[in-house]
Amino acid sequence: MPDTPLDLIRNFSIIAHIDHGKSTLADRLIQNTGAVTAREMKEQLLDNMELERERGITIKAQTVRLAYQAKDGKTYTLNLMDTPGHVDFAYEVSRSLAACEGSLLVVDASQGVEAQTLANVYQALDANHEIVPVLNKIDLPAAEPERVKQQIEDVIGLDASDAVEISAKTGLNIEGVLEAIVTRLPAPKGEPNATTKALLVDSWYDAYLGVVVLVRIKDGHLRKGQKVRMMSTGAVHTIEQVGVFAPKMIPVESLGPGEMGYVTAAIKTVADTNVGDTLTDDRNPASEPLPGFKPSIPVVWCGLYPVDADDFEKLRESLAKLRLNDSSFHYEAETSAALGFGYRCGFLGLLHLEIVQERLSREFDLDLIATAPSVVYKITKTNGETMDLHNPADMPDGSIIEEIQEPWIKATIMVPDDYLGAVLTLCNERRGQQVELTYVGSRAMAVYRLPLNEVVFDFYDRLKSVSRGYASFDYAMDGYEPGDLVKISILVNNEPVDALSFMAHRSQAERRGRSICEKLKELIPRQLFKIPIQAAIGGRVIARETISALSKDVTAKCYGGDITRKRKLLEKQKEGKKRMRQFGKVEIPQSAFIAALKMDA
Ligand SMILES: Nc1nc2c(ncn2[C@@H]2O[C@H](COP(=O)(O)OP(=O)(O)OP(=O)(O)O)[C@@H](O)[C@H]2O)c(=O)[nH]1
Repeated sequence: MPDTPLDLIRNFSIIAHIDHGKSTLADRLIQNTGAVTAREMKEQLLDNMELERERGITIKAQTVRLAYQAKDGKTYTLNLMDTPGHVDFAYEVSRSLAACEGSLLVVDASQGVEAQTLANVYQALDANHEIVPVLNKIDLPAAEPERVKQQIEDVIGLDASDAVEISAKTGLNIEGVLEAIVTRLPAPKGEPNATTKALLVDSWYDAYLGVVVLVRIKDGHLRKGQKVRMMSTGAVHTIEQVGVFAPKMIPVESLGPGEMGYVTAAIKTVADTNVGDTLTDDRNPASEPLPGFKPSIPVVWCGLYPVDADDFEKLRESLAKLRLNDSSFHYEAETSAALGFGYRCGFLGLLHLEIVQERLSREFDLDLIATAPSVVYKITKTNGETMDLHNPADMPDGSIIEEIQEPWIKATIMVPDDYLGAVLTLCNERRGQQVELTYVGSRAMAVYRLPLNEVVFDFYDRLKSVSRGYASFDYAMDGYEPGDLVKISILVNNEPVDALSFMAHRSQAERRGRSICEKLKELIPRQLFKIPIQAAIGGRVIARETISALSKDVTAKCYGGDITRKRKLLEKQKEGKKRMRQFGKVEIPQSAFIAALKMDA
């Protein structure tokens, strides 16, 4: 099979703020090029995980190959790379962008530029992309294409005079988008006769094919039967199948320069494939790999424990299965005095954490207790040793700590003027440092540096509530800095409950400690004895509440003889017990953990 000529290939991605219509446009492009008939068309084809569809967010990068007959009479091969829109997946965005030459920038014409639009555009510019602005939702009465064009020019500095105006929903001017892809985005470059270099963009586990590797060929070819070498590890595999996504997987004989497709090669686990790696020919290897990617590093950690200790094995298996398809998810076994056997898990951010937790409970039917999310602190001890602290329970004694550093982020928040005051107050409460405050029309754009620790608990929720849902938020990691940080332990009936311990800045310690004690007081049922609840830094108690004693005979309610009712009641109580955890003499309901850990201090 001859290679597709380079000048007839366009590799592009769609970047957009969440909900601006990226998936709807992708579906239209697929439909209009006939890759899928309308009847076959499952809504939002690219978001193929059930959860993604339900939550309306895109997680894994996917690609689809389209054939488009352009007005110039030629038939082009268009490779559309889907990219996740959320900031937690910035890393997946960057590797997807590296596989393309151009981007469609989709902006909702009734909303305008949002925080994520900016973050994504900067990434696309970093990847040297040609960018075509597309104004979507012009069918809406509230659409203001002229205003939004001006905004794109003012805020992003892109020429938006010939932005393509469309409605992805009604299908208006999808042709205009296809023509813009062909005429305004550059063709890929590559050498068919050079030694093979292919970029490993993504990999996942397929029940029938095993590990499937998504590649973008830069130079040379990948063919069935070829021995390929992964340049980062030196591992050699024989290619079993090469193919394209159209959008179903279709085997082809070979993939040439500029093309995107997949290979399978009897690779055992996704962990053997490093995203960003270069595949080369084993007999005629390239001397230099393609410029690599930064590895994805988990920034938020929490402990996950089965509510029912018997589920531990199931949790282990479920995590292993999750990891098969999500190499940015990390986990290691840990034990907690209070919660028993579980795992410490690392995530790219809060949304990633939420998605994993939800998948575990939904797909694997697991009831879990999650400890408070923690960022990774860097600790220098007095003897000069350094350590990364993932779990507040592992914090060394204060007397041997020289310095603790915490991660900071640079956040961009866009919000209508009316809510700016409340947003600034929130940022200041969270130890934020203002970097910039500018206006984009009637919207303010505030750039703040914030400690990540202040964001992981409930920052999004608070931001949404103080701005009535109008603020948009994005962030990037911004280095480590020393801080006056302390570990706060929670003691219930004088027993430390390690799962509830957390790190905080000293200035916030008392307020947070008090808030969690107050919450626990509400949440832990009264028992036959008095229960002190305390928050402490080292041996010093900084907050205290007491649950008063109660004498209560639950069966007393069932007067006299009705033994069946009595038994029913006792059984019901036993049921309830399963959801309780024993701490010394005290039983804490699981709901108390969940609520306490969701603290809004
Ligand atoms: N009126 C109107 N609604 C649209 C248009 N395009 C998309 N929508 C709607 O906007 C919402 C968001 O569209 P999606 O395509 O899911 O947005 P997205 O950018 O892919 O969102 P994520 O996948 O979450 O990043 C959906 O309810 C669409 O039906 C349009 O042109 N006009």
